[in-house]
Formats: sequence, C-alpha cells, structure tokens
Amino acid sequence: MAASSSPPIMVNSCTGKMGHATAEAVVRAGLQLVPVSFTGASEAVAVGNVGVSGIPVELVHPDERQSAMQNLKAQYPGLVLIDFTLPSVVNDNVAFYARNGIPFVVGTTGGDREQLMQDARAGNSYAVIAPQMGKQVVAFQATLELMAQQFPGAFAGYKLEVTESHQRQKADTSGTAKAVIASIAKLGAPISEDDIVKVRDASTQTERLGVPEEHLGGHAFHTYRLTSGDGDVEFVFQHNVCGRSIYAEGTVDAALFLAKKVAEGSEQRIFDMIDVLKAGAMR
Ligand SMILES: NC(=O)C1=CN([C@@H]2O[C@H](COP(=O)(O)OP(=O)(O)OC[C@H]3O[C@@H](n4cnc5c(N)ncnc54)[C@H](O)[C@@H]3O)[C@@H](O)[C@H]2O)C=CC1
Ligand SMILES: O=C(O)C1=N[C@H](C(=O)O)C[C@H](O)C1
Repeated sequence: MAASSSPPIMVNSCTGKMGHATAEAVVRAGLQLVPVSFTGASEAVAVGNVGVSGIPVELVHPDERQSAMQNLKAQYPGLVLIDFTLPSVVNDNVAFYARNGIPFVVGTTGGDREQLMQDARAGNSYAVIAPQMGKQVVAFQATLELMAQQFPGAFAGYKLEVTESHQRQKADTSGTAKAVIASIAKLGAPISEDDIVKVRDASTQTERLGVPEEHLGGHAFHTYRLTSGDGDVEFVFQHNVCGRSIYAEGTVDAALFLAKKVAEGSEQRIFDMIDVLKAGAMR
C-alpha cells in the first residue's frame, strides 16, 4: 500500500461542522487537502461545492462515490480519509472505506459500533477510530483507563451520575461519555448508557451548565459525579469544551500517525486515540 509521512487528506464531509473544521486544520497544518468530499445526497445536489480556506471542494453524491474513489486512488497515492458524518451513515461509510483498502480516521460517533469494528478488521484496513480526538480529553480517558487497570473496583459502592450537553442538532448520546463510563465500570461503579443524561435545550445549557451563549451551536460539556454509598464522599470529573478546534487538530494528528503506521507496515492496523497519544504523535 502506498504511504507517505505527508499524506493527501480527504475529509468527509466538508459540509458538516466537524468536517469543515478538520479540513481547515489540514490546510493550516500545511498538508494537501484533497479538493473532493463525499457528502449527503441533499447537499451534493443543492450545494455542489464548498469553500475550505479558499479551496473549492467538490461534493460527491453517495451514489457516485465508488467511481470517484477509483479516480482518487489513482490521483492521490498515500491518501488518508477522515470521516465526520452522521451516526446513521457511519457503518456504511466504514464498510466502503474498508472495501476500498484506504486508511481512514473515524471521528463520527454512534451507529452499530460492534459492526463498525468488525467491518474495519475484516477489510484488514489501517484505521484510527475514536469518539474523542481532543488531546487533553484523550489523556483524561487514558488516565481513567490506567486507574481502572491498576485499581479495579476502587469505586465499588459509589453511585455514578453522568450529564453531557451538546448542540441541539446532536442526535446521539456522547460517544465520549459512553467510553468513559466503560472505564468507570471497571472501577466498580457501572451504569447503563441509557442512564447518561443528555442535555440539548438552550436554557438548561446557559442557565444551569454555564455554556456561553455564543457556543450553543458547538460545545461538549461532560460531568461525571461519583458519590459514596453514605453520601459523605464525592468525586467530580468534568471536561467542558467550546468550539471544535481541539478535535480538528487531534484528527490531523491521527491522520499523520496513521500514514506513518502504513509506511512502517505496522502489524497492528486498528488504533484508537489513546494509541496516538501514547505514540507521542499529538501536537
Ligand atoms: N471524535 C470526535 O472528537 C468528535 C466527534 N464528533 C462526531 O462527528 C460527527 C459529525 O458531527 P458534526 O460535524 O457536528 O455533524 P454535522 O451534522 O454538522 O455534519 C454531518 C455531515 O455528514 C454529512 N453526510 C450525511 N450523509 C452522508 C454520507 N452518506 N456520506 C458523507 N457525508 C454525509 C452531512 O451532509 C453533514 O455535512 C458526529 O457523530 C459527532 O458526534 C464531533 C466532534 C468531535
Ligand atoms: O457531536 C459533538 O459535538 C461531539 N461528539 C463527540 C462525542 O459524541 O463524544 C465528541 C465531543 O463530545 C463532541
């Protein structure tokens, strides 16, 4: 497989909030942004192309992506794909990337995650798949996971309450919160994903959670509260992010990391962001 330490990067979909922010980060990093983006059917028809930092990016309808992919493979050796789309299409996209044998980074959350991992592995693809790309949040996740490995059951008997707040349009429950509760379960305080409280209304966000008005359209506030059985001890872990640059920058790091793994012919092919962080590959 062709590979490069400075790979051409294609972002699907540049019409979305994260896709656009990531494409801008690719350009900011001085990397080659492929001026083509797979997008949803309605945007492809209605919009045609979208500007990213002055670069016109052609939008490709889902029905036309296979023929477009043939051309892209020939035109951009060492290509790395990035997916920030929707929970409803992420499984189909991953199966498509894997079938085409192109390394890919998936930041999209939701969908059938078991199936997604199965498809990625079956294609023998190189991929970074993670619900959270922000360096410091990934470090927090890694720390919790280490704590769980070192001190399993340390929070046995504690009650866990989790609240996540995001922009109104976010359909699914936070993928990050789902990953974090899996580590906390190993520490002895399990809850179900259905117990995660999702906040999407603006008044609760601004008045109760302190989300700045200007970030109602793009924020991710997470609080994990652990309380002892007798109520005497409380631990609160919180990460509150406004905007999207933290994820966009981390995603570029993931793409560069992946290109390096391809170039090395790494035996391990599927990675998460903790692997990227541990490799010292996050700026
Ligand atoms: N891993 C991370 O660090 C982060 C993950 N996310 C996740 O990224 C995803 C996208 O979030 P946003 O950009 O806010 O959503 P968005 O709604 O702004 O964008 C979604 C885009 O997907 C496109 N799309 C729909 N069908 C498609 C198809 N078949 N092929 C290609 N593109 C298609 C739409 O046209 C739209 O442009 C969500 O799952 C979100 O949870 C968001 C922020 C950080
Ligand atoms: O949709 C978002 O915005 C975010 N999605 C990711 C998630 O579901 O965990 C990461 C972050 O919370 C922002």
